[in-house]
Amino acid sequence: MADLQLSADEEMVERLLDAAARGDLGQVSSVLSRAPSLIDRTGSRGWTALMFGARNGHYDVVKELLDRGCDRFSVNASSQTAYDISKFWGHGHVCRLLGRTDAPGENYFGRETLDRLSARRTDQAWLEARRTAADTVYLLFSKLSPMVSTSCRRQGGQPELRLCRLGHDAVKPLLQKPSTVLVFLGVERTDPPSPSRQADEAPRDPPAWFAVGTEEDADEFLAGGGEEKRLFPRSSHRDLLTLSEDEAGVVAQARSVLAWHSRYSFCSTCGGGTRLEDGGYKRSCLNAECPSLRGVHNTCYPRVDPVVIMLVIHPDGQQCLLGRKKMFPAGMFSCLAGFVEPGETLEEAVRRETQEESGVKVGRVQYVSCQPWPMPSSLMIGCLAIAVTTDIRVDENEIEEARWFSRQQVMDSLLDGAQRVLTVPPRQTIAHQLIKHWIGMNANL
Ligand SMILES: NC(=O)c1ccc[n+]([C@@H]2O[C@H](COP(=O)([O-])OP(=O)(O)OC[C@H]3O[C@@H](n4cnc5c(N)ncnc54)[C@H](O)[C@@H]3O)[C@@H](O)[C@H]2O)c1
Ligand SMILES: [Mg+2]
Ligand SMILES: [Mg+2]
Ligand SMILES: [Mg+2]
Ligand SMILES: [Zn+2]
Repeated sequence: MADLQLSADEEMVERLLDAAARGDLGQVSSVLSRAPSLIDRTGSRGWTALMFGARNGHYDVVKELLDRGCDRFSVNASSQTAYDISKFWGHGHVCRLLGRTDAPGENYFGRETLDRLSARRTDQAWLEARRTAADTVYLLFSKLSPMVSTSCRRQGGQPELRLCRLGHDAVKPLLQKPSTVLVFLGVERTDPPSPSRQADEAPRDPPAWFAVGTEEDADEFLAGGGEEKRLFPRSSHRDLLTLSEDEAGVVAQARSVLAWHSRYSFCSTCGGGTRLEDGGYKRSCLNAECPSLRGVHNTCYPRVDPVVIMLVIHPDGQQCLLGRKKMFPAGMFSCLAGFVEPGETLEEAVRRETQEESGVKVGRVQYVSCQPWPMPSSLMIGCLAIAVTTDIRVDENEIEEARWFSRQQVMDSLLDGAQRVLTVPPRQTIAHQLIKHWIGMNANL
């Protein structure tokens, strides 16, 4: 009986994959209406219905599968997502559909959903009006942790955290405390005005967003959530990686600026007190004699720390260099990385950090993409680097082990259920995306 059931299931999967490959929307919908759990099932070489639809540019089928909640990130035996496949075959319309959460060059923490409107930061009257407007959104951070709720669950996965959006009334008492920090994040991006709008209608400002930061526990806010469970995640590194792509971008912006405020309360030129200006994007010294008040001083502005992160490719093109720090979970290897130093180009920082950490010398360096990393304010600059030597000698202060891994070993690490000699960091890290980029450069369909 069980065997019969299994083969009936398998037959349905075959029918689904075949219909997706042919672009038969009716058949895809009919199979999934009867057996929704088959949506992410795979056929030969790990291909899902989404991948077959994407391979042949079937927009309607891809849309239907996405609407029904399929996993757009799953990879086939060549470690390609449906997006990689549609990009390879030149189906731009399908790429755009799939690219919403996996666009080329876009990394987690990198999405800008707000227009920062930096010119408004000095407009006190405008800021004041936006602060009290009914549609204004406040994000609350306690000790740099955003207040989130866990009301819904991602399909078959871990709980999804969502940012709690508060109104002015809720945060008003907190805003009156002198130690609270308020940062203007921007306004929601809007579509162009519709042609039906009356010419005499005044254009309305889109909703503004602010971040409110406190060093207090702020636990009194956790009670007001009704059905949903509210919390300030304390292991922020891990928990921040479970936000949606849209919310991760705004958290990266807010958390880095708030982290700067929490660590730079005093003027670093004269040690005097400071005052917040420019919607939370500047701290000016209160000492009228301070040199920081004359000319341009980067001490007054939030900091961004550039970090190069590189996937070093073996001269044979078929292996890459990955290292592990002692603090990594067992078996995990990642790209080498390091802070850019003053007066250094990105290429030189890649060469220096690679040689310091692994002893390997690097020649050509190619930029791939970057990622804001708000722990607290790094900008990860992702590169591919071609090695000119292969002997490894690790800097044991920083790296426990570094090894050359073959393309197949790396591909297996990206596949569910494959035998693995290593694990790579999660998809939200640019390290993961660089590794996938290298695998995808040799499309093996
Ligand atoms: N998103 C990702 O995929 C990813 C992957 C790897 C590393 N990272 C991040 O990159 C950052 C840098 O990597 P690393 O630790 O290998 O760098 P690294 O190799 O330069 O070594 C770190 C050391 O550099 C010194 N340092 C120099 N400038 C610093 C600065 N501005 N801030 C802090 N320390 C500074 C400190 O002594 C620190 O211990 C880390 O904070 C890490 O969180 C992110
Ligand atoms: Mg390093
Ligand atoms: Mg280093
Ligand atoms: Mg360094
Ligand atoms: Zn000063």
